[in-house]
Amino acid sequence: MRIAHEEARVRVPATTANMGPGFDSFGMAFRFYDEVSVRPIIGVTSVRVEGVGEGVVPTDDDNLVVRALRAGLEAAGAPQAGFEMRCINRIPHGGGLGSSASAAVAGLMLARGLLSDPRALPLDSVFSLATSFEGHPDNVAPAVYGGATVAWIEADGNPRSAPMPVDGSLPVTILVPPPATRLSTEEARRVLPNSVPRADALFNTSRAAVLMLALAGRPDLLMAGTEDRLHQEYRRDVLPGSMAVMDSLREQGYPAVISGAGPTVLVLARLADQTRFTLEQHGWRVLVPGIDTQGARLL
Ligand SMILES: Nc1ncnc2c1ncn2[C@@H]1O[C@H](COP(=O)(O)OP(=O)(O)O)[C@@H](O)[C@H]1O
Ligand SMILES: N[C@@H](CCOP(=O)(O)O)C(=O)O
Repeated sequence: MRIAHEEARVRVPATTANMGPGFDSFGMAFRFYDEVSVRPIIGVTSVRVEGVGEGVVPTDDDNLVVRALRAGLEAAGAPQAGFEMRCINRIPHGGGLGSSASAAVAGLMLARGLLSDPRALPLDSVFSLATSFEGHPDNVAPAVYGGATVAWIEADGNPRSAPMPVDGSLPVTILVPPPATRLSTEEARRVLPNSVPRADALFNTSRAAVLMLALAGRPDLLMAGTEDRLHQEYRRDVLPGSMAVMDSLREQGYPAVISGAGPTVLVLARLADQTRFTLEQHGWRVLVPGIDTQGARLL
């Protein structure tokens, strides 16, 4: 296998994970993208970052996208090179919209785009490599395949995923709090207990099944289908502002959940203008991106 193209470009969607009861398994992709281009060069790797992470993320071989690209080339049996990369980043880092999963998927897709034969790195390998790289198949699956997905780990340790049917008219609103409240996924996982009461496990099992029905076209089930007892409450102390917004929205009848490990809040509904205005007055970004159905795409 060899690098056969002078340039590759990719766009990868932001994703939400959990969606309330589907902890570590449910995910969905949004029409809100990072875009990355890369050129193989003779020389030292350099990364130009525009937007989110500019001046913060590494601009050399330590960059997550470059590391994933190298892992993809290695998996396909292709030689390494130096790289000139340009990242246009929109997905907030540590925001609960799967930025690290999208970055890993971007690098692997770029490897696919540079190869003489992309079949050497099939999409399913992009999914499993990105999962081993980043650790969250619930974000990686929608980033790779688009739409809503359920992901799980097989007994042999391999990640799997399958699409979940979603009513195309389902409205989604994403509430991104001010940047000062960013929270790394690692930190948000440290506060989770190792075991949970059986009643709570049963509660989430039923709610996850209800959410599947709700997504597929039963909006009357969205409130019940977005209840959770496995992660959100345990994270309250590290997500006080987001939990308060989620609680308030739910009291008003909106099916609101914490997106991924937070602090972004996901609402499976359209907000009333006044509610939107109030959030914006408090520094929240209110996005209505729509559901991405294509997943990561080479451009
Ligand atoms: N586009 C990117 N380029 C380089 N590094 C990134 C990129 N996106 C995410 N990362 C890395 O991943 C970290 C955020 O990952 P994480 O804590 O899992 O939050 P989330 O995935 O919810 O945004 C960032 O602080 C950064 O180190
Ligand atoms: N299931 C994970 C999802 C993490 O998503 P992220 O977008 O916050 O990285 C969790 O809840 O920890």
